Amino acid sequence: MKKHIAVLSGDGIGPEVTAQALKVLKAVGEVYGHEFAYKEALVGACAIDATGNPFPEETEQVCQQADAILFGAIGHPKYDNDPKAKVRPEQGLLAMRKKLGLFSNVRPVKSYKALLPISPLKEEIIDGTDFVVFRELTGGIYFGQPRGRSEDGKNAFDTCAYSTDEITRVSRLAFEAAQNRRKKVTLVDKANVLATSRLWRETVKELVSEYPDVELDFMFVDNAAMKIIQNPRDFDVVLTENMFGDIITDEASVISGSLGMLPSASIGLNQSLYEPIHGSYPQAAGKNIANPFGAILSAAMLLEYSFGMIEESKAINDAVMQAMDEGFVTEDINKDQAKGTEEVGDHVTEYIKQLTTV
Ligand SMILES: NC(=O)C1=CN([C@@H]2O[C@H](COP(=O)(O)OP(=O)(O)OC[C@H]3O[C@@H](n4cnc5c(N)ncnc54)[C@H](O)[C@@H]3O)[C@@H](O)[C@H]2O)C=CC1
Ligand SMILES: CC(C)CC(=O)C(=O)O
Ligand SMILES: [Mg+2]
Repeated sequence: MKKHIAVLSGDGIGPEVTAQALKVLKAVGEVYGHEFAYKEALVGACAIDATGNPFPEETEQVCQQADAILFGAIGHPKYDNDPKAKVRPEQGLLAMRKKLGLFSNVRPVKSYKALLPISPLKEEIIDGTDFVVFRELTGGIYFGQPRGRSEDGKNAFDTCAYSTDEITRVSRLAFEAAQNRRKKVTLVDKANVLATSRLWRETVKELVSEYPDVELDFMFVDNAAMKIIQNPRDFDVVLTENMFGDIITDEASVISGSLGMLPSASIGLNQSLYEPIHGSYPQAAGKNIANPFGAILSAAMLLEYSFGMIEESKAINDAVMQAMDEGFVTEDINKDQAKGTEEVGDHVTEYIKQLTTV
């Protein structure tokens, strides 16, 4: 049966890395005999330029009608450098997550054998790292009200708010994932200071009795930021709120080799979206230097999570590993012998295509 994929490439390097993921998906379709239909739509700065709205209604419809969504990145320096801008690309990203109910962002973090020798981190510390972060995605301080500035402009305020329902639904996904992994969940919070974090602890503690095979521990986020780099193998499933998850996963990406490496799945009530964890990296836009692995591995997650295509997803993961083994990596990974974004994407695509002949 034909599968409909909404493609929201966005801004900056978004279109370049998404193009590589699409090439790979098209090759998977050919090799495994799947019919994938793609529909593009605007989000972010490009959507503001075209319509004035960073998440236009038409884009929302395209997303709602699709079987899965592939997203690149949004953001543009003209907004980053204008604190008074009334409409911002990031509002499109947040509106998209909220309107589509994408409440759980799943971010796997792994070390790769081929990249260990060129890591800025010690090989013996990061080798064997394999954990996954469940980041709550539609609550917390990125969404809380009220927010804004005082009338005299001298005070600003944001609100961090969570309900037990919001905590419970993402926590259940984290516990279920742990049951299929090493059976350990670490709740990362700031319960020594924040009321929301204390609600997280209370709620998650109650829930764990339903998962007797899973061990639950707690860690303050400042400590976790340090331990993730010092002892990454200690982690299995990390469960955390929106902003903490955002920050610690950028940090954790160094273990994999680069921010450009990490894929993610944003799981929703009726819809799921797949996105590399990085932003629009505007300094690299149009230069053919961005790492496309995060986007390509996000396509692999799409096939597995939304379409149940386990073998196809594994083929993409194998292709990425092979590209790394053969040195087909961008300059963020190997400055001296870098390949271009396109070349890396082509290499992964060719690996998939030759699977027909096996
Ligand atoms: N999901 C999204 O669409 C996100 C959007 N943003 C937006 O992106 C824009 C730039 O934000 P930044 O803070 O600079 O974050 P960024 O993630 O775009 O880039 C930060 C740094 O990470 C590295 N990097 C990121 N992606 C890479 C890739 N594919 N290959 C190689 N290196 C890569 C580069 O060293 C870059 O300077 C802003 O407008 C921001 O609001 C930021 C984060 C997430
Ligand atoms: C606009 C930000 C919340 C995007 C971001 O940094 C992310 O989702 O990782
Ligand atoms: Mg982020």
